[in-house]
Amino acid sequence: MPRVAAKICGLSTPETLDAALAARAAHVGFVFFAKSPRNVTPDQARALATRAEGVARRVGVFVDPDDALLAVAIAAGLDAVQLHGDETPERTAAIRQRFSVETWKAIPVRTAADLTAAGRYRGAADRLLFDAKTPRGADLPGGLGLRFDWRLLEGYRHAAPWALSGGLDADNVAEAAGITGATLVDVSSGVESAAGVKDVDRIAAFCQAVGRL
Ligand SMILES: O=C(O)c1ccccc1NCC(=O)[C@H](O)[C@H](O)COP(=O)(O)O
Repeated sequence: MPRVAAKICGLSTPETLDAALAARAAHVGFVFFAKSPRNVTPDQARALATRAEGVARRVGVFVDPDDALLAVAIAAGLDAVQLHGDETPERTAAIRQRFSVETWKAIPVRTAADLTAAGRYRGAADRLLFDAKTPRGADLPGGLGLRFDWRLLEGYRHAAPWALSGGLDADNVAEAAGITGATLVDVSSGVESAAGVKDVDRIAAFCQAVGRL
């Protein structure tokens, strides 16, 4: 069992999904958000999820989803949902209960004050994902390659299992995991050649770097 596991997020083609699976990514992410260059339809997700079944955990990424979207997406074959919008602890807990699905909540971080929000999700989410807060008015709440000050998580007492995200790549993931103590690291644009275009060599390099930790 590796000490640190990788999640490759925003996969949308069989070739790049296969690269993540071959590189032993523990989690693969599919984005269900129309404005994202990584958006997948439920049909695309079903094909990808089938390919990954039993090999990696399949995580659907959502922004303030309604129940109809969640139902269709989960039926396509997801092991977990990642909520990346303004979902409250109550809404997060309701999704977890209604769909009986492992539920992650993204916590946008810029300053230490942002970490206090994490405690509100104790018991509501199965996992928290600390990600860089995107600028007001940005098109996307994630997947922009932005990082936050990792030292904010140094010695931080976590309310739940968690993962680190935001601006990671093969060159900086060792430093990030070393400072924060993360045992699960999530990447999207750091393994792309252009926005939404995953690169099989960068996926392999990231997973190799994580495997060395
Ligand atoms: O990636 C997207 O397009 C996206 C769209 C809407 C909500 C969340 C999104 N991504 C969430 C992720 O889990 C990303 O992997 C995370 O924000 C890190 O992205 P990056 O800094 O590009 O590695």
